[in-house]
Amino acid sequence: MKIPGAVVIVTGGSRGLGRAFSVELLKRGARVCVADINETEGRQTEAELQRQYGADKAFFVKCDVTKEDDTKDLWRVAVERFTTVDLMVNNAGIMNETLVEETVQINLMGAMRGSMLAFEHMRRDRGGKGGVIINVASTAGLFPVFFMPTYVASKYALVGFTRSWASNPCQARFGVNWAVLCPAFADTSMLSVALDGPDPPLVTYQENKEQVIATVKTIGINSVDDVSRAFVELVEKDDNNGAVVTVEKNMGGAVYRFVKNPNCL
Ligand SMILES: NC(=O)c1ccc[n+]([C@@H]2O[C@H](COP(=O)([O-])OP(=O)(O)OC[C@H]3O[C@@H](n4cnc5c(N)ncnc54)[C@H](O)[C@@H]3O)[C@@H](O)[C@H]2O)c1
Ligand SMILES: CCCCC[C@H](O)/C=C/C=C\C/C=C\C/C=C\CCCC(=O)O
Repeated sequence: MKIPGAVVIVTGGSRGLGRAFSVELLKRGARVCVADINETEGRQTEAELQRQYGADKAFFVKCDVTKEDDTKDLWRVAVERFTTVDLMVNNAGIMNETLVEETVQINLMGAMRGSMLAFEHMRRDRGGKGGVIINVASTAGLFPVFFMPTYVASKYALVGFTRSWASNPCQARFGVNWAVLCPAFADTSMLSVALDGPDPPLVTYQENKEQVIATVKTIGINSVDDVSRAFVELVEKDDNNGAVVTVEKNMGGAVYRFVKNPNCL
């Protein structure tokens, strides 16, 4: 899709990857609604984005993606402000293996709820203008990772959900493209919180510390810019329906796998 003039909602946009995606979209002429549960960081981000790109180009809405009412309010406010939404980026997420219910509620149900509201708004067969839904999963949504099975489950399910919608035979009639961005480790607070503490919230970390560290070293850590570049490329690609894009630092930089047929990886 063309980014200039597009209207975008980014969940989990107060910091980290979501904030970086918002900046890249604004730089290219989009208008962005940043949604996040963290109001303090959200307001700071809103002030910086408005200062840099204009007060009419970006705003923040406090939204907990696990709450249906918050998500509906987010859509109501975004449409009131910008009239329509062309791109929905379901990016909000957590990684903490001690928070099983929360992980599923945020990473999976939050993204599914955001996707369905976007789909209802965008689908052409019900009067919408079409659009794109990008769900931020992880390479942990494609391959097993022994030290974070709950996180992996939430991301596998999100990949399956997104690719299933992308493969719907009525997809052309709906006019909504579905894609998944799957970064490996990325340099944000999600990672630093896990890396910095003596006891990361991972499964059997103390027993398998060396293997965890070796895994991170082998795969490498993407910069936020690596992931943002892949994100922009995915958004700009016209035929992005069913695309699964991985970003892996030690695979020779960022690696983008665009999959045209959503039924095979
Ligand atoms: N950092 C990584 O290594 C990495 C790798 C692959 C995928 N991801 C995924 O990328 C996405 C962004 O992660 P990040 O690395 O920027 O992490 P981050 O912790 O820096 O940012 C996550 C954002 O989501 C928000 N959030 C959390 N719960 C929420 C809720 N209930 N409602 C609304 N917002 C909520 C947080 O407040 C925060 O602003 C996540 O889905 C994550 O799983 C991250
Ligand atoms: C292999 C898949 C990579 C997916 C990354 C995923 O989406 C997000 C991960 C978030 C947090 C990091 C998880 C584990 C690493 C944590 C600790 C390693 C400890 C290293 C050390 O003690 O030095």
